[in-house]
Amino acid sequence: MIHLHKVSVQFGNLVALHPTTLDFCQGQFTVLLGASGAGKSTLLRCLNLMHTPHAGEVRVDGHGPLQDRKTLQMHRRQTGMIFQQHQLIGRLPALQNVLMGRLGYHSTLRSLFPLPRAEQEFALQCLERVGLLDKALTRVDQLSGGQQQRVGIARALAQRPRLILADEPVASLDPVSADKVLSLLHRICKEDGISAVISLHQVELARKYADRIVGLAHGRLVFDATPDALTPAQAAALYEHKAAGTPPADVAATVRSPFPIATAKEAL
Ligand SMILES: Nc1ncnc2c1ncn2[C@@H]1O[C@H](COP(=O)(O)OP(=O)(O)OP(=O)(O)O)[C@@H](O)[C@H]1O
Repeated sequence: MIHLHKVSVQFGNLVALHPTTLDFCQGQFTVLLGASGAGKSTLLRCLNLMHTPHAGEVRVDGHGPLQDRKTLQMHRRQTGMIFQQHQLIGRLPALQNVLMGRLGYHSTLRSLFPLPRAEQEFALQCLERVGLLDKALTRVDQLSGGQQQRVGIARALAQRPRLILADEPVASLDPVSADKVLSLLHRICKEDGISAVISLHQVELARKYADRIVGLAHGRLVFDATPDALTPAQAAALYEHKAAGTPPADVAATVRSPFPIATAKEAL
């Protein structure tokens, strides 16, 4: 459903993402793994052009290349974002935060006024799906971290997304809450056929929930396969080489495009 073709990102002289070609298919739950600075957020943000690639093309089925403003707007409207720090408005109730997910469907002028009852009911349904209907009128700064992230998921769902991008969504949660939040996100994506691309640092959670793991090191794709193909040694190697330079050879050797639902190749 979304295709990166030789996409690269540079910040000044730093190449954060070397030319990368990757296809993400509808309904696939993909986890990005890699050490800090490996390029996970950069890759994630290319998928809705929050980072403008230095070179290459991002193409979305049904929209074509993300070139003009209108195409990008339509793609972003159907792309839910979930962030590590939730990015909610703390003084507003959960319901108001979830309604923010609907703003892309209304003109700026219309969104200055309360949204129609049907929109409010849909936002309540989204809260119900994440188990927080009873917290609809509670300020989000009075909710726990896990509950706040569930509001973040409900807000993403309110967009009726085809794609969810989540940047370390459980990094600030304890292990039990992290598992619960990721399990919820995984279940909803599978029920609704939503594609998800999620950056994580927890290899065990990636193994448990991912259909596909994409490993990055030093801005390069170094692993692309199903979780059962990731050996403990490969997983460890992804996190062993943090200093700038060439990617670790033992990990780089594992680049592959093994399964029909996804293709991946590093563009040389
Ligand atoms: N806006 C920016 N300006 C300059 N350099 C940046 C910017 N964003 C990222 N970088 C650099 O690009 C490289 C990749 O960063 P990125 O955030 O994609 O890594 P990451 O794998 O997501 O790391 P983490 O797990 O710590 O979030 C890093 O060296 C980072 O310092």
